[in-house]
Amino acid sequence: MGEEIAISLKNISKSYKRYARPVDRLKEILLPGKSHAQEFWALNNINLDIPKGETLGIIGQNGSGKSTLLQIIAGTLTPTIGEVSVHGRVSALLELGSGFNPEFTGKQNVFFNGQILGLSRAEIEAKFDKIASFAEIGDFMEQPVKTYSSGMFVRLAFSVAINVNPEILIVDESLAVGDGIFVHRCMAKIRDFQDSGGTILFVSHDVGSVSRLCSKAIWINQGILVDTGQPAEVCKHYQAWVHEEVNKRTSINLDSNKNENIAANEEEIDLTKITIKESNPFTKKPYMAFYGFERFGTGRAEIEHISVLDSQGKPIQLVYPGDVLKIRITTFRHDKVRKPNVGIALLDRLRTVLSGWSTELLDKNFASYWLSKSEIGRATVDFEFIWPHLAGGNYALDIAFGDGTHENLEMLDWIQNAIVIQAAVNDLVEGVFQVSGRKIRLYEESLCTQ
Ligand SMILES: Nc1ncnc2c1ncn2[C@@H]1O[C@H](COP(=O)(O)OP(=O)(O)OP(=O)(O)O)[C@@H](O)[C@H]1O
Repeated sequence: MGEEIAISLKNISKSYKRYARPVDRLKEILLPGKSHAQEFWALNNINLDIPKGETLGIIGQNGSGKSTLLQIIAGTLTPTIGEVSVHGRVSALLELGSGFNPEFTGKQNVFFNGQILGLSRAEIEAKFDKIASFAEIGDFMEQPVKTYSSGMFVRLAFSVAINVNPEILIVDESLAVGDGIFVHRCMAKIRDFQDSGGTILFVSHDVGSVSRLCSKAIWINQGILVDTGQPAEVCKHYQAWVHEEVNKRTSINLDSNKNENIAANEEEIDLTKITIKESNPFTKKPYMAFYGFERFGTGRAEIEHISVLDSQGKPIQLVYPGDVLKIRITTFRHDKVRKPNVGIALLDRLRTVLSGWSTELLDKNFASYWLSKSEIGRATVDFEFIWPHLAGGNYALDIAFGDGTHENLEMLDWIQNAIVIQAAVNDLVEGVFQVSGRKIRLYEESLCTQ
C-alpha cells in the first residue's frame, strides 16, 4: 500500500492583479468592463504531494510565493489554475495573529478561531483552559487583542493553533517573535505533534531550523518550485544561490568578467550552474583545487588549499575533545582585495551551524597587515582552536574568503563542506555536546531518631 497523502497540489498557479498606479484600480471600479490591471503570477505550475506525517520545510526569499502557497493549502485563497486536495483539519499560524479580530478580546478570538477551525462551542469550552494556560498571557485574555504586544499575539495564536487537535499544522517564522522560553515550549509541542503523526508545513528563512526540524524541504523561487529533497541538500542549494545573488548585487569592478552562467532576471534556476563550479568566474580557468566541490563567489581571489593539522603541524585524521586543531587555509588573490576576511563555520551533518568565526572577528586589524606586502599573491592563514566536547561523528567545515566586513561582504570564494572532520570521544556524550566543569556534590542530612 502506498503512503497516505495529506496534501496534494496539481498544476497550481495563482495570479494576482497588479495596478501600476492607484488610479488604475479606481478606473476599473468606475468603468467596469475594461481591465487596467496587470496579471502577476505569484505561483507557477506547482505539483507536490505531501504524505501524512511529513514535516515539510519551505524556503525561499521574500516574495517568492510561500505565503500564497500556504494560504491555498489553508483554504483562505483559491488557486487561479489547478487542483488542491487536503485531507485533514488544517490549523495555520500564518503571519502574526492573522485570523484574529483586533476588536475582540483574546477569549472571544479563541472561540471565533475555534469555530472557524470547525470546533463546536462545547469543544472549545473544553479546551479553553489548556489554551489559556499555554498562552500564559494572564488577564490580557479579557482585553481586546489590539492592545497586545506582538509576543502576546503569537503566544495566543500558537496556543489556539496547536490545541485544536489539528492534523495538519502550518507554522511560519512569526514564532520567532516569542521570547526564548516560549519558542522552546512551542518547539516541544511541535515535536510532540510530529511524534503523534501530524503533518507540518514549516516556513522559515533559517536553513538551520529547516534542516533540524524537517523530513523534507522545498525551495520556491519567483513562484516556481526549483528544488525538492532532503532538507540539508535543499538548504545547501538555497544558500549557494543566496550567495550568488548577494554577490550580483554587491559586485564591483566585475563588468568585464560577468559570469554568463548567471543571467540577470533568469526565469528558472539551473541548479547545476549554481552549485558546482569547476571554473573560477573571474579567471575563467579551472579552480586551482577542490574540483567538484560546491563553491560560489566572484572568484577575484580563491581558496587554494585547506589542511587540518594538529598542534605540531602534522595532518590529523581523527580528533578528540581537547585536541588543538589548526585549519590551514591557503588563499590566492588574482585581483586587489580591499579587506581580506577569511571565515570558518563548523556544522553538524544536518548543516546546523555549531559555531563560526572569522579573521575580522578575532582581530580588527588583520586585513591591514595582511595587505602590507603585495596586492596580488598568496597568503596562508591558520585558524587554531581546541576541539570542543562534541558527540562523536562527522562534522563539516565551510570555509569562506570575502572582501569586506560581516555587514558588507563580497564573497570571493566559499566552499561548502570543504573539510569533513571525524570526531571521536573518550566517554559517552549524551546529546550534542558535553558541558564542561561537571561536578556533583552530596549534602546528606542525618535525621536523629531518639
Ligand atoms: N493580494 C496581492 N495582490 C498582488 N500581489 C500580491 C498579493 N499577495 C501577494 N502578492 C505578490 O505575490 C508574490 C508572492 O507573495 P507571497 O506573500 O506569497 O511571498 P512570500 O514568499 O510569502 O514572501 P515573504 O517571505 O516576504 O513572506 C509577491 O511578489 C507579492 O508581492
